[in-house]
Amino acid sequence: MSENELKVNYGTEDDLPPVGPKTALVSIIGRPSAGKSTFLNTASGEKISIVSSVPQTTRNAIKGIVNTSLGQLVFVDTPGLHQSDKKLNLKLTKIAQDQIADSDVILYIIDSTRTHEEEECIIANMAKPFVKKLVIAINKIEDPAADVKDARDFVKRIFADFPEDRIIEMSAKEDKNVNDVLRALYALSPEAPKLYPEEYYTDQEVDFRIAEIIREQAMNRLEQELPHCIYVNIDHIEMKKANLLSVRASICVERESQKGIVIGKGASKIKEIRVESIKACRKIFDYRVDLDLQVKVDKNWRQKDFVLNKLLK
Ligand SMILES: Nc1nc2c(ncn2[C@@H]2O[C@H](COP(=O)(O)OP(=O)(O)OP(=O)(O)O)[C@@H](O)[C@H]2O)c(=O)[nH]1
Repeated sequence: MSENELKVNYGTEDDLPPVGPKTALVSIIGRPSAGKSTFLNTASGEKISIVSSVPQTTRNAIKGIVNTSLGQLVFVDTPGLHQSDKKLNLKLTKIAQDQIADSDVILYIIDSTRTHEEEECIIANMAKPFVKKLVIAINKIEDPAADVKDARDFVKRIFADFPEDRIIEMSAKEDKNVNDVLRALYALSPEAPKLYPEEYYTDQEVDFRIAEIIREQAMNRLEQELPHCIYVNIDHIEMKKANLLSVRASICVERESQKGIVIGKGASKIKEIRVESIKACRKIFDYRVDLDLQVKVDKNWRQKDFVLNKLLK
């Protein structure tokens, strides 16, 4: 039986306690690149958030929904938490803090392949007041660079006497123990009716999802030259027929000199981004997406409040 089948049938095994349907809003916290988006994607079996090797790709609170026989978990993926004076990072941190306080359960993902210095402590301390609603997942355990003992020692140092059954070693990438993490989250979830109909797996707006797909495709090709210097704006979106969505979008860069990098020789790069974005949309939507893609300059967008507010809506 595959892990996904397990998830669907999860809760039917004999050893599970007899409980009513549970529903929880779950915040995912962790350092940039800890594997929060990967966990979300694996747990929901759908591509709901972008995954990239460039840190801090999650700028919005993206919800993914996992339905099982035990109930419904609504995941809120928090942005990377940073100690920085930059406007963007300050906004991201505020969003993350509010989410943590408001959620029923918190999932704190620790990257076992990295050492746990200051940034990790800031995040752990943010979760500390909420220890009763906390599950800790030590991620990337299949990686040869993983040091699980070091991660466990860190947990012990910060959260004295933290219950053992709420520390789970997992590989979000290889879907190892992801079910155990779900199990621990359900154990802390209140009994409540579902928040969303079962057929929903995300409540993200279509335009936001398309912008994220384009940004992922662009970042996959440009991360060496332009890490963090782009955002994607959906200029126009319209359902042309029952099965055709027409989208006009712009990849926005900060400087004129960066435009050429995105466009590429003979427009090769922008064409590639467009074609791959269309392919990625096809996997997610049950209608075709027609994409008109341009590159624009928006000077210093990261310091502009109106752009940030739009991205962080
Ligand atoms: N080896 C290994 N790599 C993983 C695992 N989970 C995630 N990764 C990789 O770690 C990188 C970051 O993963 P993300 O899921 O984007 O991390 P994130 O925490 O959402 O990152 P931000 O959006 O920056 O906060 C990607 O290259 C993933 O493929 C895992 O279980 N094992």
